[in-house]
Amino acid sequence: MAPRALDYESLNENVKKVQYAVRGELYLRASELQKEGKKIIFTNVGNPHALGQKPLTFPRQVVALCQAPFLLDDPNVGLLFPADAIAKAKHYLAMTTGGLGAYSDSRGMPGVRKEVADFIERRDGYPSDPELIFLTDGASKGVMQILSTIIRGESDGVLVPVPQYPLYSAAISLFGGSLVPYYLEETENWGLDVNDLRQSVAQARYKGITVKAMVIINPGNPTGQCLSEANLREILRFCYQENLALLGDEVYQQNIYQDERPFISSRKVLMGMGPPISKEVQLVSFHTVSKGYWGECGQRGGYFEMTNIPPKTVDEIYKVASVSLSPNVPAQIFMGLMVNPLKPGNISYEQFIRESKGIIESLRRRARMMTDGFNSCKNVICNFTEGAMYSFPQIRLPPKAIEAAKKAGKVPDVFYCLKLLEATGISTVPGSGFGQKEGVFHLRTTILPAEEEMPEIMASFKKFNNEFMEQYDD
Ligand SMILES: Cc1ncc(COP(=O)(O)O)c(CN[C@@H]2CONC2=O)c1O
Repeated sequence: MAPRALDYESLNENVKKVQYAVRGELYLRASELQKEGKKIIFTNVGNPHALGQKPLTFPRQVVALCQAPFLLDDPNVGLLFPADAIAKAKHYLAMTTGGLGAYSDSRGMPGVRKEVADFIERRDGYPSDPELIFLTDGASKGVMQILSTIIRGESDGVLVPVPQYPLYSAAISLFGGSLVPYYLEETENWGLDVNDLRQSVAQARYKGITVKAMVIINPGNPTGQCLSEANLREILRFCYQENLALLGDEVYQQNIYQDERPFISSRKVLMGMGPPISKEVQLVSFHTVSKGYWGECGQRGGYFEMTNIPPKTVDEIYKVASVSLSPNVPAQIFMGLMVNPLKPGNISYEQFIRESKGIIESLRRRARMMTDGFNSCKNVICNFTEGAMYSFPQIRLPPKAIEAAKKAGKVPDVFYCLKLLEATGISTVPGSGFGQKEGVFHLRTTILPAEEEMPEIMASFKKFNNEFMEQYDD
């Protein structure tokens, strides 16, 4: 009998090419062990609330009222909800076309898109047009929509950093394009060299690939580096010279753990460069409510902002967005609250600042604890997590360990991470899931485990690693 539509052999080959290690072999094995009763510390995914982080109170109060507007008519509502939450709930309900159960415009509610534009203008000091801002179900959906718009076939290439967050490699595979790698330099604190970029583009073009766009992730995932203004100017000049669109993934812009390199948006740098570059380089910037001190991953709220994109292209993107009818409406309210936060004098302001500062300061301490913990271990070196929410230590595996991995049919860092998981319950993602230089191995963990548990986790890692190195050292 001929294979049926959804039999494996008759599936879209691009679907089969997709790899997404963040929820890959290690995660599946960890889930099995958890079912068998083993205590697992899921540090594989940047999912703060799953690791115990409490949601910010105010946004939840507002969205609760928006989800149950009948509460607003209850005479006792003021006993349970602060006046500014009640006011904000009415503010966002008025933006909807019939409450949270109604579809919104396919680009998102105009009122929230205006709040995003105002946020961008306050942050960067340059005007932003709400018509060029689309709200999406998490930044993931925005990234996929833009990549699917750019990629026509396998001769279209996208420059992606290595190590990279595998949403990019997965999406490029799914849409049948070509990933053109550019390597970040670990010894330069994961810096990038424009000469390497130029070389990568030249090699791709030599193979007949039309390199159309470049992805930057700033702050980096899994690498955690923050790009300086000078880096961004260099990258934008490079995109101008090589006629590349820039996709600026800035979902970790609130997650900054050092003072030397504060976050600066690609758009601010682009606007500051003046014409012709500021008028020519096409930029799409992405943001989300999943990260920062919000960590509202499950709400699925995000946006992308387009700069220097022709109106006809914007119309095409709108047309495709309309196929999915509406972005998640509750998440749009979370996005509005994130970009238009409480102000001094608001009743809930002090609590909001206390909660959000507390989260960021704790993440900063955990970033330092984790980096120092890894660097205290044998054959482990780790750059400091300047931003984002991951630690990406290099594990110098002895030849005998690499030999043992080969015998077990495993990639070396998968072998190491599986041993780590079995011994300690710490669930990580092997560096091979993000891409790395040949013969160099890493693992990625988040800096999200509770601060009070961090010393024990790092001690447990150190004990395992010492025993592992003892076993396999020459
Ligand atoms: C760089 C980057 N861009 C986009 C996203 C997607 O975010 P949304 O939730 O808005 O779709 C993530 C999520 N980070 C994944 C999820 O957790 N761990 C990770 O590496 C990310 O790390």
